[in-house]
Amino acid sequence: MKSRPSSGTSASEQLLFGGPLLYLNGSSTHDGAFGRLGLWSVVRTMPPLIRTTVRLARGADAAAVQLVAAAELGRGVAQGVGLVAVNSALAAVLATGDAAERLGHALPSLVLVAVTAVLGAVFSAASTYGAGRLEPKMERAATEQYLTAAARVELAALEDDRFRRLLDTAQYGAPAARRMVSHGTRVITALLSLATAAGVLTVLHPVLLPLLALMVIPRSWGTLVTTRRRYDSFQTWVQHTRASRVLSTELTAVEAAPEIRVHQVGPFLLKHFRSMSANSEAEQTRLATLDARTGLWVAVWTGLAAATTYCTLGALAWGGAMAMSVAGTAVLALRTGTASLGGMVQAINNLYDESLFVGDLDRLRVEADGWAIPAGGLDVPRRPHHITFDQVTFRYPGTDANARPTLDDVSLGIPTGRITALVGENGSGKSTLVKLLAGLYLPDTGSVRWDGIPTAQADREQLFGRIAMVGQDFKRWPFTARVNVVIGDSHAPADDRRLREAADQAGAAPVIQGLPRGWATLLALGYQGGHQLSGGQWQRLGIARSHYRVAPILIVDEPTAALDAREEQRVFDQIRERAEGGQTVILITHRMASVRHADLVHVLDRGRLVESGPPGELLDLDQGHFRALYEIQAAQFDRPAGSATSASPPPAAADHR
Ligand SMILES: Nc1ncnc2c1ncn2[C@@H]1O[C@H](COP(=O)(O)OP(=O)(O)OP(=O)(O)O)[C@@H](O)[C@H]1O
Repeated sequence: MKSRPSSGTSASEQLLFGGPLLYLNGSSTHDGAFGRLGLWSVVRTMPPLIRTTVRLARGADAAAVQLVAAAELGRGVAQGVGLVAVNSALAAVLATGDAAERLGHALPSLVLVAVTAVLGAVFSAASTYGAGRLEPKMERAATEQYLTAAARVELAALEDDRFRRLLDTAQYGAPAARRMVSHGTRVITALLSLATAAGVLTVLHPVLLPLLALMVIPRSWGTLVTTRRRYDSFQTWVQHTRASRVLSTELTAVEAAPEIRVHQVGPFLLKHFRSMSANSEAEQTRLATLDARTGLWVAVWTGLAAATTYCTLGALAWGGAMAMSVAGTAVLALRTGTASLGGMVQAINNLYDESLFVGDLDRLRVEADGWAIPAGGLDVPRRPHHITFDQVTFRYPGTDANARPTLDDVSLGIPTGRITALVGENGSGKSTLVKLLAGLYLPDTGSVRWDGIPTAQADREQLFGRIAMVGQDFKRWPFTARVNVVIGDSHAPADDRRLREAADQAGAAPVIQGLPRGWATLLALGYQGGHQLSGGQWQRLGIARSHYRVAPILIVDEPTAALDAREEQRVFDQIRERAEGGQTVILITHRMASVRHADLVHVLDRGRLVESGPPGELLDLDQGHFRALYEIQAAQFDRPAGSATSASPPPAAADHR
């Protein structure tokens, strides 16, 4: 596979992805923003971002923040006092007179130099300790802020493009907050060091400050040039790196493994991986060459600047315009001032890039307030008697306002203590209807009422507490089998008796017996002791979870899709028993034979309610939707021509005819 050595899309990417592999969510929009904006724009826009981070840090561990700030300040002061002490020690030593007498005069200053050196080390250690203590707490606080924001918003927020994008970028906020501590400390250290050196040099002689600038400029320029170049390259090449990563992820994924082997896809993917990597490596080599060249230029200019500086100092001291002691101290101050500068521009760059992600985290917090599920509301009865939909119209957030609504003027009733089945073709709105019933979405117009209380005004926590749900895509938690069931009622302490009962009712007991560690078996592949269940086994566990959760309303969406015929029958018998015990069951299923268990059937067609009634009555309707759907399935049970008996419908048909 020939790949183009340019920055464009390689032939492999063109073939595999149809072009460059760009993120939709813009999670890398901030990367390298410093290089894009330049130093001064960054310095101007940074203060609010830093304030956000400091607020986060103070919330995590205020004492540690104070410790780091005080230690850094102390270190700067110690450095400044140390330099002044060096100057007076040198002045005393280089003065005229008896050597012992000069040394005696220099002694207090020398002691001060030693004391400031020790203090500097102590402050440095204190700063390291404070930063080390702060970092994990800061990451934890930021992660908590992120997870809390994600968990407390309406479901609609998670489907809103803008909120979703913010959620994607803000996930980098927590590690960024952690890293900001060390970048921030490095910047403060460097700035204080530079300020101390500049202050001391200004006091010593007016010519010294320009000399410091002369030595500092080449290195700063070098770092800026390298950073900007790396940013430009990153923007172009990150997509290629991403494309290679997709290939390596796919090559090692468990789900892809059977097909990779049987269809022998491995060599094909490897060939393209190699081709994409070659492009990437060529770019890295180009960058390394340019960086080396810039480094050389910086070294030459820094060398010339240093030579000019030291020659000037020498000339001033030689000509008597500057005392030898001042020249000596100046050399030290210049070295101190320039030493930490190398990393400072880079640290500001990193600090800025990270602060943008922390800024996103803060924006997420504010946005989540707007999307939050309201706390409190009207009390929801413990055992509601009637749930009604009254002229409900609903469109999913972000869908075209002119398109047909997902639910269109739906009015229906759901009696309690009965089985109500929702029937309709794919996409007719059945799952959406139960999500509105459960208060996961609110109607655009009309109302869903529980004993007269609209879900929009109900206390949603109470509402959720009245529902047990087994969705089509119920959550398969990567936890133990036991937790996968008791998580149905995670507020209460786990109860073994209830667990066993729920498992028996759902037919999950034999599944558990077959697991290597029984209830303690981890249901996640890729981990030691992890075990994979079949679709039907998972479904039994999902049903057990809904039984474990004691709730007056049970919503089951295709509960038997992955179950064998015998198990399906058992599950419906259980559901029937539950309804007879007073539980309200809302059943969504495509298996018409299963609908005979229902007391009431609502038929949806493209978001509209088209029929309602007991299954027997609906089957008697000529040209009815329900009857048509039923007959399509019944026809599949027809025996082939020439068999002993004529066409026989599924059991439910026999019941109603
Ligand atoms: N989260 C969503 N955002 C936008 N549109 C959605 C969303 N979920 C479902 N839809 C759309 O709403 C319509 C109804 O979907 P719904 O899942 O309620 O149908 P259903 O009757 O349960 O279908 P199925 O029998 O296939 O499960 C479909 O056109 C679907 O594409």
